Amino acid sequence: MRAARRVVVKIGTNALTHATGRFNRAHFDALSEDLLWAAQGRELVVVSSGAIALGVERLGLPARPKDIPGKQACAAVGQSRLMRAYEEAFDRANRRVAQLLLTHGDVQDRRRYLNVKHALEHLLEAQVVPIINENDTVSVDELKFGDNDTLAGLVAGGVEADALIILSDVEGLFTADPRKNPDARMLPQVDAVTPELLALAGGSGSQVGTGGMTTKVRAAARAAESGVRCVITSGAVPGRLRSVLSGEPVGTLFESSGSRRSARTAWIAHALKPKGRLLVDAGAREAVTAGKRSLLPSGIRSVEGDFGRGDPVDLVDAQGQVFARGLSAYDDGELRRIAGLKSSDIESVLGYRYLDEAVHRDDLAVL
Ligand SMILES: Nc1ncnc2c1ncn2[C@@H]1O[C@H](COP(=O)(O)OP(=O)(O)O)[C@@H](O)[C@H]1O
Ligand SMILES: N[C@@H](CCC(=O)OP(=O)(O)O)C(=O)O
Repeated sequence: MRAARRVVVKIGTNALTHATGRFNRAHFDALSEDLLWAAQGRELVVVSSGAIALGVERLGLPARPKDIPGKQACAAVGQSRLMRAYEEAFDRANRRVAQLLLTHGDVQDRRRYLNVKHALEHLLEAQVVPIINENDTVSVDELKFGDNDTLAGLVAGGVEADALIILSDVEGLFTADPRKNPDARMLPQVDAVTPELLALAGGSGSQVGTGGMTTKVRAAARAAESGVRCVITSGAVPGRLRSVLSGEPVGTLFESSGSRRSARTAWIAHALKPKGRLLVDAGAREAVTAGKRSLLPSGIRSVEGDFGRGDPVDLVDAQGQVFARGLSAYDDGELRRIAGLKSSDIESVLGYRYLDEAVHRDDLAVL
């Protein structure tokens, strides 16, 4: 961690607010000091939550609204307050910040994804600290990341960061939710994210948080898979960020799992929401995973969903496990007609043939 030069820090609502949801100015000031320290000699990207909570407070509402327009309105009010706080804190140290508000649609489309990535690269080169949040005011269900842990994981993979640090109100990942179980122990390191580990991570125990530990562990796993080391620690305790970046053993560390995925493969694996599922036989699974080959129509048993050419689809094995994601070379109707057939039969069945493969190797990410 001491060697990390490009760092993404995700700040959860809980790290910015009192338990009541009110903005915690003292926490924020301490946290901004840590961020400014981290930004010296490093490229820093901040993914910050807090817009809805700050909007709730500014509008004098008794609680966080449950309905979407209510949340959208709070986010619109709170986001400018949030940015003002960052702007003022960084200004004092003569550092510049920039606001980026993203929706899932911005990363689902490869061209827009690259646009975002290029803008981020440019800002970092100009030594500006990008402060990113989901554009809650215009995001509705299918365009939503849903939580900033997921967004931060995608950003970290996208900018090929060295480290992702997730700051919450707990010291790390515990064996159970420490709010509910006083005997829970913190895990200092996670080498593999197994279903058992995911089962330890519960939802948000607070009134203001969104994803809880589940989304943090998933984001950490994705980041680790993309070659980014990740630490989950507390943003409520001053100095934790400095400790992590000084190489001290605080929080829960998720080791990166070896090689960095290519940027395109990481995008296919993590940035895309699948529009359909291809159920494949054991031979096809073997060819795609161990054989590192394309998926041919002959290995497809059935097709689910409504998707077009080039849309993301999940590859599912006979046990129902999703083991890969890729871009389909055919739409769902075409694939239904050629499923189980040899590639040499595609043309006689469809009357044309784009590719021999249903999902080409270059468009595949094994999960
Ligand atoms: N196994 C666990 N270890 C640690 N925290 C957990 C665990 N399971 C659930 N949690 C809850 O997750 C919360 C942090 O997530 P969340 O409320 O979404 O915060 P943030 O605003 O930082 O994203 C903790 O306050 C805790 O109550
Ligand atoms: N985008 C929302 C926060 C969403 C979110 O993931 O919140 P949190 O779990 O507190 O990180 C906001 O700014 O209020």
